[in-house]
Amino acid sequence: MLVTESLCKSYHGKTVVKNLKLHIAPGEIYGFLGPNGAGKSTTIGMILGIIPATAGTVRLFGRTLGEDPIGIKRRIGVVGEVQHCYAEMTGYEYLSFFAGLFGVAERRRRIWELLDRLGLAGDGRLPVGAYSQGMQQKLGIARALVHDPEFLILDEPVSSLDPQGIKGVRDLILEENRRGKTFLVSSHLLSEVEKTCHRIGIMNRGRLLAEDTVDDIRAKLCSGAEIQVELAEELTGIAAALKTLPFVDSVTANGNLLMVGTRSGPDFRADIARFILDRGGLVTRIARRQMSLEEAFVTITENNISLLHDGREER
Ligand SMILES: Nc1ncnc2c1ncn2[C@@H]1O[C@H](COP(=O)(O)OP(=O)(O)OP(=O)(O)O)[C@@H](O)[C@H]1O
Repeated sequence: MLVTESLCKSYHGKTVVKNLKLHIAPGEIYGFLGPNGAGKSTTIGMILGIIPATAGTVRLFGRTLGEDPIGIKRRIGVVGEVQHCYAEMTGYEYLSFFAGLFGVAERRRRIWELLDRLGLAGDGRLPVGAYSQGMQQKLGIARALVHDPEFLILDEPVSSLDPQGIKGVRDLILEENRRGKTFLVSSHLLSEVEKTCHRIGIMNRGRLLAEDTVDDIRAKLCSGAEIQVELAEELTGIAAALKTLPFVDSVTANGNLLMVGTRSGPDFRADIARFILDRGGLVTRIARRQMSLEEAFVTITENNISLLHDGREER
């Protein structure tokens, strides 16, 4: 769907995107993450041909924009960081304008359906100038979808939305993905990314430092998980016994509470509970704690750790 090779961008001698290699397969929801100034919007600008690349190539559907600009643009939908809405048009007229450009069939039905799905049906006859920022962002998403594109590129699509709006856009992304659409979504909202994205790429200072599923990134950063066990009562010798298990790295005991560090692999909660039960203990609560995406993101970007190359990038 999208392939970039050795993509670079420099401004006045300063490189802000360095040798970027992205590969997004059809049907994926790809989360594009990075701290402020990492180079995400610049990359998206280069993918869309809005920002000229200093070096490298971008291929969408196997072709460069230069080879087939109109064909490619018909097959993608874009929501930019800033919405450029025409204040005097109504929401309906705004979408109708873009639907007209793309020759959308059954334009009226399609537009009202999208307005409805984004919770804007009651506002379709209002001028866009009277829309709040969040409403304008939703309208931008409707515009990106109006011609039913195969690939959607969304730069911070929910930054102005309230919790209901965020959930609505999440459901929309998941539903459109089930219908076969591919997504590249740049976002700082890591809880949303964790709920929607199949794979993520983490950029920092212009370089891609990690690219994988959230689970695999977690596993690469921190092998294993921490399992917290609460026993009905203290069980003498259990910490030392647990340490003999091949998948246990560490055990700390504090009265009836145990903290068991396990190696990477499957969820070992059932094995641990059975082991304790066999030794006469009663487990009243057992919970597995994994590194959150936020913790992984902060660890990677603050320390500039590369999970793609060997170790740490230059600081
Ligand atoms: N037109 C420009 N001229 C000079 N430098 C620029 C220009 N546009 C972007 N930059 C620089 O490129 C770097 C990457 O910016 P970019 O907007 O791509 O980051 P981002 O990851 O999208 O950040 P954010 O999360 O804040 O939107 C920043 O250091 C920025 O200052």
